Amino acid sequence: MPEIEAVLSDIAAEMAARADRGDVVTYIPQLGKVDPRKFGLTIAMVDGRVFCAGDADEAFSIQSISKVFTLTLALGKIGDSLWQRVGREPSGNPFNSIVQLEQERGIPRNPFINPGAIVVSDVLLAGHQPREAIGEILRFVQFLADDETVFIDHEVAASERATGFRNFALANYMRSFGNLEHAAELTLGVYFHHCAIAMTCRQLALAGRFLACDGRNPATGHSVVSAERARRINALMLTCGHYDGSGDFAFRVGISGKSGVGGGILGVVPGVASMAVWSPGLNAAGNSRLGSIALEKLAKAMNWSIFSP
Ligand SMILES: NC(=O)CC[C@H](N)C(=O)O
Repeated sequence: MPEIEAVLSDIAAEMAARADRGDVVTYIPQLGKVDPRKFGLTIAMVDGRVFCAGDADEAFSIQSISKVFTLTLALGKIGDSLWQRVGREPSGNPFNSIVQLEQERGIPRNPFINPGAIVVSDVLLAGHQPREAIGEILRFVQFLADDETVFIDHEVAASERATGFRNFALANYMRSFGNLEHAAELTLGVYFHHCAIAMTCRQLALAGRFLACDGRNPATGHSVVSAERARRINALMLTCGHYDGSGDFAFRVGISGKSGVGGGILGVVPGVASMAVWSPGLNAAGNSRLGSIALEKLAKAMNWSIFSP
């Protein structure tokens, strides 16, 4: 097995030198201001060792990666009844697509595309004011990362609300099928704010540890979710975590992963490590271009694909 430090620094040096960095997202105007030259990578091994490279301690907008954490909370709140309102199949469509919602009667394909995550936000809102639900999500992520400096970037949330016409359309459309309990404005208030959580690669990799450790936080030994639930969340990340790029990510990288349009990816290799990578430029499917390439190189060098013995 090669030395992980050497692999990490080789990858970071190669990524820093690359010109083909993809395009930073502009439909959320605040995210369009991020410097595309940024690159960070953190690996949190299940034995407690943590390795970082590049801009691993700079906070970025985790966007859809937050959907892993809200799904975890919603399953804790209502258990498997969640699956009556959200499916578990890859969509084969972009994250903000509306076409399947008409054919499938307002039930989104999975909890990681926008409509699925909006339903999850609606579940977390039940019995709360939006502010309370947002606070609960933030505290959960801080708890997982064991770091109270994780914060919500309110400028990003406001920027997304101001231009979130598609998400309003998705929410209202699902409400017409009876699959949204609250007004779109309220549910999306929760959704926009959890997407606007800002974290560093280090914090994100640490927050994902429970998924690599049968649902336990290896630092404290405390159980976050059952081993079965951790396995299932990993399965959904593998099959749906990169939208219509999920098949290609599984093919090339071979680990569970969840991406966000801020350019981050959370990766999980059960029993081995959780990891976070950040490079703001995206590929055509809306996933970090260099982030995917970096994880492909890392998984190959370390023989971490979950499909090899
Ligand atoms: N893929 C993403 O990260 C999308 C999340 C973003 N907040 C949106 O709703 O469009």
